[in-house]
Amino acid sequence: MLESTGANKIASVEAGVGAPLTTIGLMSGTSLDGVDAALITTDGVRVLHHGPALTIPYEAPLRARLRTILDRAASLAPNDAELLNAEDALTDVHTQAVQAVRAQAGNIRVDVLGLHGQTILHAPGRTWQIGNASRLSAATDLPVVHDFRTADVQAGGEGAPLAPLYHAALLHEHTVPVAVLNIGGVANLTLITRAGDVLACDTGPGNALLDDWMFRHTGQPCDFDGACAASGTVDTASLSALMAHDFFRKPPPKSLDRLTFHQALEQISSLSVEDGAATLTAFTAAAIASTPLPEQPLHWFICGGGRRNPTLMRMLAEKLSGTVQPVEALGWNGDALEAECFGFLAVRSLRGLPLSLPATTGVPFPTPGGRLTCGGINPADRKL
Ligand SMILES: Nc1ncnc2c1ncn2[C@@H]1O[C@H](COP(=O)(O)OP(=O)(O)OP(=O)(O)O)[C@@H](O)[C@H]1O
Ligand SMILES: CC(=O)N[C@H]1[C@@H]2OC[C@@H](O2)[C@@H](O)[C@@H]1O[C@H](C)C(=O)O
Repeated sequence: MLESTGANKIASVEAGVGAPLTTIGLMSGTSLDGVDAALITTDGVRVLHHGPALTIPYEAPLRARLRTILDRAASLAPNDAELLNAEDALTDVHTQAVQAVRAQAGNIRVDVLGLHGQTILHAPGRTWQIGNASRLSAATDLPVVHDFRTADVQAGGEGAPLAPLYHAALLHEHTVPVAVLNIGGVANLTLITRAGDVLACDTGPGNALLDDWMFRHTGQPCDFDGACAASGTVDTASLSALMAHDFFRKPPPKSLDRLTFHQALEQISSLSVEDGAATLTAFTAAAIASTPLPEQPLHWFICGGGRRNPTLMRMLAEKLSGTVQPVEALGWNGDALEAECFGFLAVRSLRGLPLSLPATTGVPFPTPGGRLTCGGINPADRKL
């Protein structure tokens, strides 16, 4: 069960931390679909302005290179030539994304970038995101905050999820208990309790397993609009076997690697493509609904690509108590939220504010994080 203590609150102690900064956050998620970029203005506590947001999809060859690296990450040396070449190509997509957002924003002044990078490995005690902050800083002439997860891991936390403090900042006036559920490659949730504590964890698979299943059987990158799953039947025996995974016996906070459930595809290999899609969709929903929470949210707001899958949304609405709606019901952009989050966390990092709390990552105390790279820029000139 997630615990609730004073260390898990954020809002009241941080008011008036400094002048607002304009930041572009950059996120390349576990779905390996591309780089999301979003501009916001924030003081690291509240968001004062949401600017343009966009995605630059990976070209198929880069996606394939990243997938190979991800599959080999546990045995890769940090100076592996293929890894470094792919990292440069990945960084250049980030540069394009920054340039495109700046152009859409009318080339207003940007103070800092928040570079999450592409996670290629996430295991207890070790988290690895690639993306070259110096190269990005030099190409954009902007300071870059990056390496957001290491400090948390070094302090004994899971290193993920990090979006909860951003969700909490956006929800500060909302009726509680309320949850934000991100269904990306992996799924993670944030709960704000009646007492205002911020609790979080990864819940299990998001879309990544279903994407892999569809690609393997149909060559399509995902189950578009949940159509394949809608025409299949959930295999309850397979679903029970999938839910027997050790991850579901661990109490939150807890986090996942994209490959944690990779055996699932073999476990359901005898099913038809439709029944397999239905079963994997039900797996994502069941994993979310079985997460032990101290309070049941009155409202669930869904972000990430999973909210575009009506079959998954229907299964969630059947399993969860409380309303289930896309975050657009709050006026948020559910495709940009994670990118915005890493802009927000970049500003928090510059100000020494925590990025994680005991009940969001299991870290023993509220923990700041991130590193600043200026690629030749004198930070004193930037008045950060
Ligand atoms: N129309 C759609 N129908 C069904 N699924 C969709 C649709 N659009 C997007 N998706 C799913 O959303 C996924 C992308 O989600 P998202 O961009 O949130 O992932 P991510 O940011 O890479 O993940 P993470 O949050 O794990 O880092 C796609 O891979 C696909 O499975
Ligand atoms: C290690 C890593 O990159 N984790 C991602 C992944 O994608 C979703 C889920 O697993 C979450 O834990 C996290 O991303 C979001 C942005 C987070 O840190 O909140």
